[in-house]
Amino acid sequence: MDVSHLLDPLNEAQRRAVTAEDRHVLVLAGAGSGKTRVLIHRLAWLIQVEHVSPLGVLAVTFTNKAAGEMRERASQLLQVSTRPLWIGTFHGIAHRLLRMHWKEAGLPEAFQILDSEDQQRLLRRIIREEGMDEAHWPARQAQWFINARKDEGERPRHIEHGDHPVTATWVRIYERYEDYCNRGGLVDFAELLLRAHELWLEQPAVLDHYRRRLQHLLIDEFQDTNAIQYAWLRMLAGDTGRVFVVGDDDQSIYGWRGARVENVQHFMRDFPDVATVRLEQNYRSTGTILEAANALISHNQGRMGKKLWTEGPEGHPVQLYAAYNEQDEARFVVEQIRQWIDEGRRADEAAILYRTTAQSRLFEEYLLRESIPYRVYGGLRFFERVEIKDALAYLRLLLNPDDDAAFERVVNKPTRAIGDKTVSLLRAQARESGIPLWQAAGACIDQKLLAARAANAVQGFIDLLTGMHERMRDWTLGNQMQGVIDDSKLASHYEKEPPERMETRLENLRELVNAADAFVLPPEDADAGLSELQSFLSHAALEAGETQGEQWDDCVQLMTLHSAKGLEFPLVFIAGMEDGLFPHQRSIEESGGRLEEERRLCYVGMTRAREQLCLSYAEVRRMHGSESHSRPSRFIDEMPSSLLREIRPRVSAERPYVPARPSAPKRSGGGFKGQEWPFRLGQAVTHRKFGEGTVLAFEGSGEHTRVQVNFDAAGVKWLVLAYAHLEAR
Ligand SMILES: Nc1ncnc2c1ncn2[C@@H]1O[C@H](COP(=O)(O)OP(=O)(O)OP(=O)(O)O)[C@@H](O)[C@H]1O
Ligand SMILES: [Mg+2]
Repeated sequence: MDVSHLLDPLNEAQRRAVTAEDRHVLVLAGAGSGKTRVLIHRLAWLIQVEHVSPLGVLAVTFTNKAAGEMRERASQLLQVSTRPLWIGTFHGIAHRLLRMHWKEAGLPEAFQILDSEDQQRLLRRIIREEGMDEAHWPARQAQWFINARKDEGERPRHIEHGDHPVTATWVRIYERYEDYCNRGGLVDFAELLLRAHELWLEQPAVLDHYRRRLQHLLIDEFQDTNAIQYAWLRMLAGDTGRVFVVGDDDQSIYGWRGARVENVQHFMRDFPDVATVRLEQNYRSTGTILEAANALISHNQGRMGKKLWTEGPEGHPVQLYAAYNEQDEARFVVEQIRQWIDEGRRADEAAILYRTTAQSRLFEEYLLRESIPYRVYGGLRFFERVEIKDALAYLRLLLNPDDDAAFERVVNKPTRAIGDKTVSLLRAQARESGIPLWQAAGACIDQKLLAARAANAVQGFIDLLTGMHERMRDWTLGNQMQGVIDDSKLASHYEKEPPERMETRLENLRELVNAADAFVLPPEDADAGLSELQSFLSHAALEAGETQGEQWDDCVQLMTLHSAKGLEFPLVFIAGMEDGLFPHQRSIEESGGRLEEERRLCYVGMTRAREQLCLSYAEVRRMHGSESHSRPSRFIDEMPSSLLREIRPRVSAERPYVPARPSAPKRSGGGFKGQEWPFRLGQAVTHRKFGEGTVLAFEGSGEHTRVQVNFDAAGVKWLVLAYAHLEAR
């Protein structure tokens, strides 16, 4: 049999990993050394050479996107259908298991996934019902507490609080929260994993079935598994399964979410006969980028120690841009991308990475202005938008009226005279009788607990949903979606909003109907016995569209550093390299290795770059409404300066003076509104003669202030501000 296509594209060490006969294999290697490639080739090797049935392999990736790519690569290598292969994220796989074994897992068949926002909402309600002060007991903290406990595999009864009043209180909230979820058939993200683990613990027959079937377990990004995932994996492997994991301790960036890099060491301890393979050749980045990244990460203590080298070219120095402010930074980055494209390169070869999602907005603005297509990963994702969640809540209620989170969301949306007071009454009833809100609503009406008007309104809501349910039962998913939007009058509800917002909301709702129309029940969901509607709702919650917006082919990629894991791009920008932003303020203040985790995050970001890496920071940044001065990130100092090339702002060598409130003459129209100085760097302006342009720099002060503007048609010009008669656009 010719296996050259499986082995030729690999180096010696990689081949050893792919063909290993040892029972378990750990590939511990740095960024860009081919771990993911090795994992995919191993998968193909097992099927083609060792004749393992595709049904017998489970591959775990970190994102749904990576899962899709892995499936595609595997089918290219294998030339056979990869449909029977289980490839997915831990959450995706747990979800699938629970759908197939809902009964054994103690769930109702129509259980729903509760996303993070709904979870918080539900917790807020519980905290209020307990009569606790939300200022002292924030729902976010409860959420954090509960999820962290679940990630450790702990139910309320497992938590020893030793009469510690704070912990005892959170445990009580956790208990109440569990009651609600159980009553309504709601499962949050952490619960998916915990239940899947409990399925193994409590249902030996089920476990046995999967142990026999899934003989080969392959896990990418192993350094970011948490305790419950590790325990789940260990049980599934049992005494006969074979486990192949790849990871890099230097890229462990989810410690804040419970990931445990120690799992790498535990793996060697807990699994017998582990062959460890180290890969040291990097195939991704230029010598310079690699050296800078290696230098940075060497500042961390207690690493497992790896050296990475490359045969590739040395490449360009790492660029470092000191921007005046965040506008200037965005302008610079987008300008560089413009140049890249003008040189004949593709837009999708460029990625802008940042620490916090809020940073994406400005880049989007400048990219829009330059008409460069882009795509944002993460951020406020399509399925997380208000209007989308509202419409989906109606669908969820059609599937399962006991879904309290959905009920709360839309019981008075659009407004139908069901006020807070009425809802409180329903809640009290629900709580007293231990029933979901939907049933409590019926009970309150029957027992005449509501005033006549309120009773009518609630009855109206019940009738609305019952009517929808009866009419739409056999409709296609697309029609159901449209029907729900029409019957609920959600669209007309949003029409009352300001025109701009209204347009986007209505467009999103149309997009949702399109998405429902185009939805095809994935074979694995069909196998698991899911209806189209169930499957659609689960996808909406689980994938929460890792991408946002249109599926453009060729567009600049915007994402947080966290979501860049595993990816690579020829041109990478890391923006906001400022102390306080990156490393994040919290990590500077807190102990416990948080700073090291930030450093690893920086290492992950840098090692995404293949040809060119560009770091930038702003001397002044406006965040959350106030301006702050910050010093460049300490991480920059940790890279050898010989590898960096500092780029000073192109337009003026000296530090520009930005007048806070100049004494320029008042002008009519546009002008200075109130006390606010309207012209900021990057500000779009119009000039009577030169037309439209963008402010690049200021110089001087008071009436001598000069401003540099890049006019679309007339090019770059210096103007005396007082006489320029610029209008803000
Ligand atoms: N033996 C090889 N020959 C040529 N190219 C290779 C080889 N091995 C890996 N590559 C290429 O190097 C790049 C990095 O590989 P891969 O993404 O598998 O690395 P990784 O170790 O998974 O990185 P990360 O730690 O960032 O996830 C990819 O473009 C891959 O195709
Ligand atoms: Mg990888």
